[in-house]
Order: sequence, then C-alpha cells, then structure tokens
Amino acid sequence: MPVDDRPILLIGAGGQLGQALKSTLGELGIVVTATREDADLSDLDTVRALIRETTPRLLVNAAAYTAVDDAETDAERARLVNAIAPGVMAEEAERCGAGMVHYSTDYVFDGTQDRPYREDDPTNPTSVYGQTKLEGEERVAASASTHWILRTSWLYGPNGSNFVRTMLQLGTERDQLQVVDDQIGCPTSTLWLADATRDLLRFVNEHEDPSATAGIYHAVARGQTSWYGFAQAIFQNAGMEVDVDPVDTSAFPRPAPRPAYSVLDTAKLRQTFGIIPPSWTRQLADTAPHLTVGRSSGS
Ligand SMILES: NC(=O)C1=CN([C@@H]2O[C@H](COP(=O)(O)OP(=O)(O)OC[C@H]3O[C@@H](n4cnc5c(N)ncnc54)[C@H](OP(=O)(O)O)[C@@H]3O)[C@@H](O)[C@H]2O)C=CC1
Ligand SMILES: Cc1cn([C@H]2C[C@H](O)[C@@H](COP(=O)(O)OP(=O)(O)O[C@H]3O[C@@H](C)C(=O)[C@@H](O)[C@H]3O)O2)c(=O)[nH]c1=O
Ligand SMILES: [Mg+2]
Repeated sequence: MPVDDRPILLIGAGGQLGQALKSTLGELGIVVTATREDADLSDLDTVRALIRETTPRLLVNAAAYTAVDDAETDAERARLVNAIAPGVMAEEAERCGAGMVHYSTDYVFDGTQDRPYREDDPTNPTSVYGQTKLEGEERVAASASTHWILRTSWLYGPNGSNFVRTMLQLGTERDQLQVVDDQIGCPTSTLWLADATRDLLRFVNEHEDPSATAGIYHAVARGQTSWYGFAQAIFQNAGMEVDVDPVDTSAFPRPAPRPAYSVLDTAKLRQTFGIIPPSWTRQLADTAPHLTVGRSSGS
C-alpha cells in the first residue's frame, strides 16, 4: 500500500486534547479514532489488535490516566494506562513502520529548579502520575524509533475536565474563591497544542528522514503564572466579577505533591520545527469564545 493511503490512528479521541486533535489531524489525512469504548487500554491485547487492524502511518496517543490525586492510591491502573499501554503502542507502531506522537507532563520534574526546564534536565517526579508518565516516555522512546514526545502542562480547552471550566463553574456558584499562588507553571490550550502537533507533523512530512527529529519536546505556552494568576485572568476574560484570594499550597492539602515550579523551556520546539508558542494570555483569549460558562466541567 502506498504510504499516504494509510490512516492516522488517534487513540484517546474522547479526552480534552483528543477532541481538539480530531479536527486538526483531519487536515493531514484520514483519521481513525479510538475512545475508551473502542479500546480499553488496560486490555493490552485489544490495543495490539486495534493497531494491527488499522496499520496506520502515524499513531497519536492522547489517552492517559490524568486524575493526579486518584493515581496515588490507584498506581497499578495509572501505570498500565500511562506507561505499559504506550509501550505496547510503540512496539506496534514500530512493527507497522508508523511514527508515534505521545504526550507527557511537566509533573516529571520535581519543581526545585529556578529556571525553565529543558528537555534534558534531570527528571524527578514527586507523584505516581508523574512517575508513570515518565516511565511511559521511556517505553515509547525505547520501542518506537520515530517518536515525538510532547511534554505539555496545565492543559485546558472547551471540552472535558480542566481548571478553566472548573473556575468558570465555581465562579457562578460562589462570590469568593481561594486559589493557590505558590505553584508556577504554563497554562496551555488544547486548541493550540493540537495545532502545534499538526504543524510538527507537516514539518516532518516535508523532510526526508522523519526519525531525524525523534525525541522529547517541551510544548507549552510562553510565559508563566500561578494558578491564582491564571484564575484571575480566567474571570477577567469572561467578564465575571469574582473575588479570588491567593493562598499557599498548604491551605489546599491533597494526596499528590505538585511541583512548585514547572515552567518548560520551548527553545527546542522552535529551533527544530519553527513552532513559536503564543503567550498563555493570548491562548486563553483565543479559547475564551469557545468556552461555555456554567456547563458541567467534570471533576
Ligand atoms: N490535563 C492536563 O493538565 C495535562 C495533560 N497532559 C497530558 O496530555 C495528554 C492529554 O491529556 P488530557 O486530554 O488533558 O486528558 P483527559 O483526561 O481529558 O483525556 C484522557 C483520555 O484518556 C482516556 N482513558 C483513560 N484511561 C483509559 C483506559 N483505561 N482506556 C481507554 N481510554 C482511557 C480517558 O477516557 P475517560 O474520559 O473515559 O476516562 C480520556 O478520554 C495526556 O498524555 C496527559 O498526561 C500533560 C500535561 C497537562
Ligand atoms: C478548584 C481549585 C483548585 N485549586 C488549586 C489546586 C491545584 O494546585 C490547582 C490546579 O488544580 P487541578 O486539579 O487542575 O491540578 P492538577 O490536576 O494537579 O493539574 C495537573 O494535571 C495533570 C494531568 C498535569 O499533567 C499537570 O500539568 C497539571 O495540569 O488549583 C485552588 O487553589 N482552588 C480551587 O478552588
Ligand atoms: Mg486535574
């Protein structure tokens, strides 16, 4: 079969990033999508069969166990979804000669650094979620010769469960909110990340040897803020008057420790593919028209 006739296989198409990818990847060719209903990732035989039957030219995995606190007491399932299953996907991608796009997280870092993290800075996850995502990176890189692992952070978009939708919902229910001000990161839009993924793949299609660019890339918005700063911007964009109080993480005890600082350096993404991330404030403003206030925001 000529290479271009083979489809793109998008796994995790029901998640917030998966839904954004569905439309942007469609600009590159036929996309076969799989949600949890089509393939439960804890059933590895089903995952293998799905990939063998589809024989994609490209596999994009947007599925993950993303409930950071739940993972602390559900480590086995988190590891299956975030590490073992992506490893199997990578093996099968390699078997059928497909490239693989996979996503990872700022939570692979411990947050003790005082400058933006580069791709080769030492990892040291403090949570089960972060540990399982790091193992997933390692397994994908070990088995798929043509892989692009995009580490992103603080993802939000029009669909699914995310901080922006949670804030907009809480803002309609309460006059006053407390939000942590001592965790610093890069809020990143699913709409931008889906576009960036498409642009990366376009770049790869136009160049000779796809595996030449294989590796880990940091893919986040430019700039940085705290969850408190992000919350303020969310309400400002929505034209909502909500009184937001900054608090320390210690005022919000949770099962999983989060990094205090997880800003990612995106120079490698720019230098390799020419992709220049807009600021987080720009991305938030671009997403705002797509957000529905007051609709269920999930957990
Ligand atoms: N959300 C964030 O803030 C960040 C996310 N990332 C990474 O980005 C990627 C996309 O995340 P995002 O879109 O936010 O995540 P979501 O939680 O929105 O989507 C993940 C998808 O994976 C599916 N899934 C989970 N477990 C299984 C399973 N056992 N079998 C089949 N499908 C399953 C979920 O299905 P269901 O809904 O039915 O559970 C869901 O559709 C992931 O790799 C994530 O680790 C990185 C940094 C930040
Ligand atoms: C609802 C709420 C949250 N918070 C705080 C708690 C937390 O530190 C922060 C964000 O809450 P979340 O539950 O969205 O945080 P969390 O689930 O840790 O978000 C992470 O998800 C995983 C999947 C990633 O990969 C990370 O990049 C990151 O986005 O906001 C408040 O301070 N006040 C509030 O009212
Ligand atoms: Mg969460």
